[in-house]
Amino acid sequence: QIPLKYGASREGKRTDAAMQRWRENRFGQFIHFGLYSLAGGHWNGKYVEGAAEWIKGNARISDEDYEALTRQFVLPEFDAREWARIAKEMGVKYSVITTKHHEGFCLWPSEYTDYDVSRTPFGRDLLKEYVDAYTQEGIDVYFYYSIIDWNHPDWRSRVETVEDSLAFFRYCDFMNKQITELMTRYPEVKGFWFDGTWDKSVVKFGKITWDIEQLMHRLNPGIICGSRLRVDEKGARHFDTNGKLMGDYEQGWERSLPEKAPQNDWECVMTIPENQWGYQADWRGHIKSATEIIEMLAAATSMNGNFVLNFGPKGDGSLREEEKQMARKVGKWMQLNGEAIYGCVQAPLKPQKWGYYTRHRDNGFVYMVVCYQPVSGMLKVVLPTGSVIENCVVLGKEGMELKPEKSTKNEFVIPAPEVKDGFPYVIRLKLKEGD
Ligand SMILES: C[C@@H]1N[C@@H](C#Cc2ccccc2)[C@H](O)[C@@H]1O
Repeated sequence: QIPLKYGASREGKRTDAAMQRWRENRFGQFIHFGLYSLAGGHWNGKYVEGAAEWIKGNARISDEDYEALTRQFVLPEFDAREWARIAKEMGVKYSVITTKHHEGFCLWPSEYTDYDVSRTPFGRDLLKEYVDAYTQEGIDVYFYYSIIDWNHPDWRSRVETVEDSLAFFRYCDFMNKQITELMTRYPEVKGFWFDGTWDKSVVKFGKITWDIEQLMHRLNPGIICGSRLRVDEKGARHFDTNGKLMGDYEQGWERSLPEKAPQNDWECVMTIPENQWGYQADWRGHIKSATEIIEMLAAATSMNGNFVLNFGPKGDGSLREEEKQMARKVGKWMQLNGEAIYGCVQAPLKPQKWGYYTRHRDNGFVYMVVCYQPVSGMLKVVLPTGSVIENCVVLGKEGMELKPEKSTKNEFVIPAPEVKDGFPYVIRLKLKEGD
């Protein structure tokens, strides 16, 4: 262990109610919305390769031409209540919105910059409408905030000269003011999702991330913040130089899931196409189905993790059809099977090939989320010695008990129900522990 001043500010999982609520939520929504949404991944009528929210660099757009997008920020179809209704329909319990992405444009009227909604034809406090609408639907709100700010004159991706460091520390002051502004104007915010901490300037001056963490805790001790914000004084990110997680949960699982359950709380954020967060009018490549998303959500829950699905609303403020379809299909599944996700954790059973076990924290049930129908027609379950299956039903068909058969030592097989709709199904087990 080497002495660190700006490493992990605490150790082990948080045990307070706010963090417990984050865990029980399990399923969240990401919203990527900004000036890039107007471009929709196209510039001068041409498709632009790369992530749509990075179009400024990908299409080599000048500051002046990009800033002109503010004049097109009209949002005739924007209705935060419709976004919130669809999020509710999908069954998410929390939502993370890009208050400011790398482009630097702010979705709220900030006192510290003109590069925000108040200087657009839309003119309204979009963030307030989002916070109110989602809170109204009972969905917790979280703020994404990019440390990188391509618009701000004092942002520096690297600090090499005295002038750089003076500018960079002016920028840090601006950032601290904006974070304070976000926490005081919108006290409903449950946590921050920081991004853009990979540039050399932040890695060189990790203390600025310690300062942000301290600032947030002063303003709201229960605030939740992942590991991506943090860099220690040696330049270590997410985990400090002594290997200790910085922040409240592992926030590195971007478009990926762990192979096995991490020791810490963790969250995966996922796109529907391969790598588009902001609105891309022309989705290309593999577009994940609702079935694939449900499997990822079950996999995350089975490993004590949260799963956040990204939506990139269109430049007119409406949601795209594919995402509304996704919300409907996933929401229908969650209506029937949500008890296998919300408030669930890893089950103490040997993983099997047919899918994922989860265990509900309170009701004692174990759930089998079946994603791979066995050719044998039999679902294998290995129980701790002496345990038996007291009750076994398919969610939605609780009246028709399934009859597990003991097949060998500690091993039972359950006749697999027929798959009708192309979605995973969930079997609920009541286990009776061995004496
Ligand atoms: C949550 C996701 N993180 C952002 C990124 C990135 C990125 C892209 C390439 C190299 C390093 C980092 C994406 O734009 C999106 O906001």
